[in-house]
Amino acid sequence: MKRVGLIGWRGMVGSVLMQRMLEEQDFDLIEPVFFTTSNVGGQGPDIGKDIPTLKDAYDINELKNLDVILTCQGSDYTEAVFPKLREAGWEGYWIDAASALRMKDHSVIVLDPVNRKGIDQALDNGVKDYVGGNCTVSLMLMGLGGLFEAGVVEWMSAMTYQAASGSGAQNMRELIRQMGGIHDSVATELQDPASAILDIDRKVAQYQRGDSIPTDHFGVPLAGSLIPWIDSALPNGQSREEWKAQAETNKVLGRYKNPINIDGICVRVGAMRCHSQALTIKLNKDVPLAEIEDMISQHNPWVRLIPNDREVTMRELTPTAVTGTLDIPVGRLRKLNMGSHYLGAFTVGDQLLWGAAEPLRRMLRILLER
Ligand SMILES: NC(=O)C1=CN([C@@H]2O[C@H](COP(=O)(O)OP(=O)(O)OC[C@H]3O[C@@H](n4cnc5c(N)ncnc54)[C@H](OP(=O)(O)O)[C@@H]3O)[C@@H](O)[C@H]2O)C=CC1
Ligand SMILES: N[C@@H](CC(=O)OP(=O)(O)O)C(=O)O
Repeated sequence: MKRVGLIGWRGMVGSVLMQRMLEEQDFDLIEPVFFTTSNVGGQGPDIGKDIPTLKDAYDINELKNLDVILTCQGSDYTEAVFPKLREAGWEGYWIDAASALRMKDHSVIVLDPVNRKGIDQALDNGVKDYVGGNCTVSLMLMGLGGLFEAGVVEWMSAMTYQAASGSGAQNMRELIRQMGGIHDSVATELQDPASAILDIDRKVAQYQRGDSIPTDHFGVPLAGSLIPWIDSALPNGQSREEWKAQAETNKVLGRYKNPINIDGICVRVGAMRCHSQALTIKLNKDVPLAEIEDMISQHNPWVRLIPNDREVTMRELTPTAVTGTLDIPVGRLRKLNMGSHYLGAFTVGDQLLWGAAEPLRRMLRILLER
């Protein structure tokens, strides 16, 4: 049985990973060793079998005894530990949720429903470092993988609506506190059906612009608003989140020459943990809509075509419908006014499942099943 070190298991991504590993009975197949950066000697999670107490996640000698390390601890941890571990001669498999190693030549971005062949090839070639993709990129590729596989995408623009969870657990809490604060600021007026809506609106704006709304984590109000910037700034005017779309998509697809151009604007909205994306796709030929639907729906078992119908769309193509599931609905599919080569689409996905934990869990399974 492989000794698998689990780091970052109690964080937000790590907790979703633990939940999925329990559901899929992955712990039956491994000897798990749990690590911590804050509670050495403490108790690990309840996984239905005896496990040693928590070990120090910075102890290189302890980490060196593992066959596989699966970390959701973040880029700072990866940068602090990964080079030391390799320098110390460790030759095990490193599976990581953080972005630090994603674009390195020695790593593969894992999303096996899209790039299983590339993963197998890398394993055959002795590659040891496997990194989960950016949530937005992974969710887009799970939805539109069929179009990329068929080679019909000339370029794409992705306009995103990203959930609070992408910023972390504290941000999710802050969003809810902001929502509660907004409600409280007009609770009396809401009780009175005769109160003037413009008074309510003015009071809400006053609260949002005032000092009492909690903004320690987002820096500004997100509830009842949005933030059209995610991650750091790049010199070309893109945000780093926007940059990842083209860079990571082409790496996952193995397109090192002739990359597909992908760009857009990434926006944080007040959803909890589902990212949504409005996509404009320039096709390289006039593919009939029925064929496009087949390409998309037959690509993987999780993608689900939503008919371009108002009722079904409102019910099924939303963060509320998708949250906590592995479903990847794709809808609003239609040819745009610009011409028959231009396709519009909308997709939603849980950014903690297919966007973060699930590709890592499946990579571990791939290793175990070899
Ligand atoms: N959030 C996201 O959407 C995505 C995140 N990622 C990557 O995964 C990394 C981890 O993200 P995320 O899971 O959001 O980070 P969290 O902040 O939820 O967890 C990271 C670590 O913080 C420590 N921690 C401190 N206080 C607490 C607490 N009260 N509850 C739980 N953990 C606590 C834990 O380490 P310890 O147990 O050692 O104290 C935990 O492993 C990110 O840095 C990013 O690189 C990747 C894709 C998406
Ligand atoms: N940046 C993503 C979340 C994330 O952690 O991305 P990455 O793994 O690429 O750093 C978001 O805010 O929605």
